[in-house]
Amino acid sequence: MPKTVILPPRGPGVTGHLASLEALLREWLPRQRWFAGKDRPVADLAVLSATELLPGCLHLLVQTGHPPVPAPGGTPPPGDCYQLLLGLREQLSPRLGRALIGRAEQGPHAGLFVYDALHDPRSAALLLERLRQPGTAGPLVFETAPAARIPSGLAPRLLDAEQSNSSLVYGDAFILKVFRRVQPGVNPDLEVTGALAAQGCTRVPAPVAWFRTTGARGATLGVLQPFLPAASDGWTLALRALAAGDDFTTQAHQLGQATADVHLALATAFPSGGHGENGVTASAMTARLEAAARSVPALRPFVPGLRTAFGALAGCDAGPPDQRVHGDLHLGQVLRAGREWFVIDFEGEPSRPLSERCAPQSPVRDIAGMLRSFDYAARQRRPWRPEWARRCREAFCAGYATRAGWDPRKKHALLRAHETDRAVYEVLYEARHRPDWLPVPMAAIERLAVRGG
Ligand SMILES: Nc1ncnc2c1ncn2[C@@H]1O[C@H](COP(=O)(O)OP(=O)(O)O)[C@@H](O)[C@H]1O
Ligand SMILES: O=P(O)(O)O[C@H]1O[C@H](CO)[C@@H](O[C@H]2O[C@H](CO)[C@@H](O)[C@H](O)[C@H]2O)[C@H](O)[C@H]1O
Repeated sequence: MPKTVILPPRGPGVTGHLASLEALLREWLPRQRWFAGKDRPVADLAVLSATELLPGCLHLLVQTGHPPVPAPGGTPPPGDCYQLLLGLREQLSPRLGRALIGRAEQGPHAGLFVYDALHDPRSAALLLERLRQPGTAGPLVFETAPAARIPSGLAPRLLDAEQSNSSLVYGDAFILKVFRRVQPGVNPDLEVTGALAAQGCTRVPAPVAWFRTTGARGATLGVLQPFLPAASDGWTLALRALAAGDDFTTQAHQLGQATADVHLALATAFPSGGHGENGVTASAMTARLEAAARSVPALRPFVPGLRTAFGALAGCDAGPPDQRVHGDLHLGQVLRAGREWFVIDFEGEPSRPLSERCAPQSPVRDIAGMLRSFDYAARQRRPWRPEWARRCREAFCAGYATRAGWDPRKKHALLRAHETDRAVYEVLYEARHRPDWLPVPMAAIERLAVRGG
């Protein structure tokens, strides 16, 4: 694999030979929760850039390479670029034990413990300091919003959440999302939150500071936002309600309203207009279904039944106009503080290409995502609570209708197609990341394929 090492000016020999680090990372990276290439073994890993943020703390961008697919003339699937913050120490205290990556064997790091420095309060504090003082460090650029006020000395803690990225909370005042898989261009989580803040939309925490790589298509590396300290995410609240046997329809109704508010703000912030061609959307959904069935054999018997949902979409009237959407809306992406819902994480479905995630789409896509999430929650209890999910789904749609001016329940074919497409995505997601959870979306697949809804 061609190797472009962009090294900033630095002290003698500190980041010299990276081969020993590459060998350690090749083993460690695929085991991380946020590693996106779980379906492809890592054959190769190369450091693209290494920036010394302070002695013993390296910021790395690494590129993975994969073996060719085992087919005649098979080409390697594309690799990905990941962001890492590495600590290098002679001694590792027990509290950093779970952050250990390994021990470097050669080069200037020989004998040093190498660890994920996001777990290290010293490195985490340094990142915030860099964000407080905009400027560059080698290939990295740190920037702040015009009115940003970020105090110094806020105590950091790494969030212990099931995440696609890694997040640091500072003094319960700010949260910094450090993107793990990075792509050229502005990350939608910065682009969208910034545009919504400019619209005056209060349902989304506004970006306060961020960092990126230099260059015209610099990749966003991290975003700092206000932390909502007293908030609980929708998934936790839904499971709590289920465990207590409580009704969740009031919350679901308000969540429907909040979703519509965000959709209206998105439509204003990103004017796109026009309706997507249902036939084109249906073809894309069918192609995704076929690709997913190639990867997950359990899906195959249901393919003909599921196709009927996409066929029905192709033949139905246009729904609401396409617009910028959230793209991966579920109960874990909404936070409730007091009586208000907030929406976070506008990255879209992480496995989709960036261009696709930023393209205008039907708002029904997000509605379907949340409806699926009520089903996921209800299936966490035994016996399964379909009535609970059904009531939440009704309440969510009713709440959405009060704000949006149209009722998702009256768009049956559109909703069924998007729910099917979302369930197919979830099957692929669970097969790759959490095989134990596969029965949850598979139950929906069966329902949608056999009973049609
Ligand atoms: N502004 C915020 N205030 C409070 N908690 C937050 C905030 N933003 C994110 N979180 C918490 O961090 C978790 C991960 O954030 P998220 O943006 O979904 O990361 P990822 O893209 O890595 O999945 C969320 O589930 C939520 O609990
Ligand atoms: O990491 P993200 O939050 O961006 O989203 C990915 O992971 C989610 C799981 O953490 C996954 O969501 C699925 O599981 C949820 C319960 O854990 C459930 O509420 C969602 O409805 C279901 O889709 C999401 O699909 C994936 O993109």
